[in-house]
Amino acid sequence: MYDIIVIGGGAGGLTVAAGAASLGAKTAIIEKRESLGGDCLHYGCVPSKALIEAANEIYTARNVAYAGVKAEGKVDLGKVMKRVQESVTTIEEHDSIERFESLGVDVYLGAPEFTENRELFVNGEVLRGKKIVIATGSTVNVPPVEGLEEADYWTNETVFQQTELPERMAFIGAGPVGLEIAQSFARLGTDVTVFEGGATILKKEDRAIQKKAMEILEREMTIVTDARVQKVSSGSGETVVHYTKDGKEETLSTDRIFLAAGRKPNTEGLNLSQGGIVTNEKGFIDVDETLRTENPNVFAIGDVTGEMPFTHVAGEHGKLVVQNALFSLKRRMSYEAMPWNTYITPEIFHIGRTQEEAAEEYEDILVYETQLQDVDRFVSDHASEGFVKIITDVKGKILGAHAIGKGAGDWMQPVVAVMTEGKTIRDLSGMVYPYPNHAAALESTASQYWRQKLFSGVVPAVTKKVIRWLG
Ligand SMILES: Cc1cc2nc3c(=O)[nH]c(=O)nc-3n(C[C@H](O)[C@H](O)[C@H](O)COP(=O)(O)OP(=O)(O)OC[C@H]3O[C@@H](n4cnc5c(N)ncnc54)[C@H](O)[C@@H]3O)c2cc1C
Ligand SMILES: NC(=O)c1ccc[n+]([C@@H]2O[C@H](COP(=O)([O-])OP(=O)(O)OC[C@H]3O[C@@H](n4cnc5c(N)ncnc54)[C@H](O)[C@@H]3O)[C@@H](O)[C@H]2O)c1
Repeated sequence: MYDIIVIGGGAGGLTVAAGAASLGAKTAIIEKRESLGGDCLHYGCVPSKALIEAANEIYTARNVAYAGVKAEGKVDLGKVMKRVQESVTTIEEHDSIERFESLGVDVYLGAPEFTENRELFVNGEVLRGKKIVIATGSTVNVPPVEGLEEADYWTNETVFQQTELPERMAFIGAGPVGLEIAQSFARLGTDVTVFEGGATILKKEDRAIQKKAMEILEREMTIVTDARVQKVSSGSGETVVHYTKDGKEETLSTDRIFLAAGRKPNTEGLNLSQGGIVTNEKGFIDVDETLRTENPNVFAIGDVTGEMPFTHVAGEHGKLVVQNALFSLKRRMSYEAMPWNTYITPEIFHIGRTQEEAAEEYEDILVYETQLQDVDRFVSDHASEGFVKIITDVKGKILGAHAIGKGAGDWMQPVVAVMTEGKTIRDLSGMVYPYPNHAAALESTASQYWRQKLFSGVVPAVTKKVIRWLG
């Protein structure tokens, strides 16, 4: 009998396995692929960020003509993807089967099914666990679009092995997956069109961020919103996308479709009902705040729960579940200070509520903003497009913070620290920012709170009197 069995060796599952084994628990992990690491390592975060960096290098090289330097030529996609795979291979060592076995974890390669509450059947063997954790992640959602199956489309699972750069590409979906990869291909030299069924791109972002991102991205590609792709027809070497826009049917010819229409949970074959586990209407596993499923001995973490599908969230889920599962605790997951970044160029940072969500939830909110064109370092970089927005309640508690700008995913990190510590916007302005760093955009935004307090109301009236009296 294992103390804990983990199903799925990705970001969440590996956190649980490593944590449990290091605490001395008898631990097993079951992974259906031939290697550990999950989607983030093999088909998600790592290769996509490597592709973005390569595409940005090429784009930058092509845009330095002002200095008399010219870069020309057609991109060799095979060589770009080789570089992408090098990043994966280097990071993969950290997630190797050997490393996990050396930590004391029993690794099984196979796809298990529940046979009872705390019992799994895998590769002809029965495994029993006092606690079981489902961390099987998610996969690309294939929407019911006529003709899609025959269209030989690419997804995040196939794109990083490609060698031929398409002249034209059509992306279905303008979420983070679609836009990060679409911009990369646009920067490699492909003529890109993105179709989004909803009214805006990046549906979870603050409205002003969506608007700015749209304005920037449209310079490099065509984005058609309110455009639901209904049908795809293939033949004579090209693919035709049929979509509806303003009630009218339109078509676009392309060389390759990239599908980024959301995610669906990996639950197939697990026989969840046999384990007493319940899913919601979209098929994601229902969990309570302690990440327990309907069966209190079975936990679910990461993408398979449908809660904020990010690697760091799966990791935080994993850390919580090690405690709750091994020590029968009831610690709750909090998403209050959970950030995420979208790695388009320039990057987007998001934490907490959007302005629209804050306004709905609170009677009075305060909004502080800085345009990057007012921050010296962005001006000297010639990268001054973007802004920072911090939303607080009347006492300065940060309800949400958002930024779009060069490197925003890194220099906005102090906001995460402040929110995690339960501090306020005052604490953001109370630290020293070495001149001229990019984070000065935050200092400038946070200091508006003080300026508002100091230069309006009773404070200036009192200080005026004190200065006169002293003088
Ligand atoms: C293109 C792309 C880019 C992304 N970029 C980012 C990013 O920059 N930052 C970020 O935070 N997030 C990013 N994400 C999201 C991130 O990849 C996921 O949130 C993260 O991988 C979820 O971790 P997980 O452990 O839940 O699932 P996974 O990491 O996918 O792991 C699940 C594992 O379970 C295995 N499995 C599935 N079914 C079974 C079964 N029946 N039996 C046994 N094993 C099974 C799978 O093979 C896999 O190894 C990106 C996603 C995509 C698609
Ligand atoms: N930087 C990051 O952290 C990062 C990067 C990539 C992905 N991710 C994670 O992966 C998750 C999934 O991202 P995603 O982009 O696949 O999903 P998403 O749900 O964010 O976006 C999919 C989009 O496809 C559109 N769509 C669906 N069917 C359509 C159709 N027939 N025609 C036109 N549009 C259609 C939807 O309206 C939606 O806006 C994200 O929520 C994010 O958590 C994170």
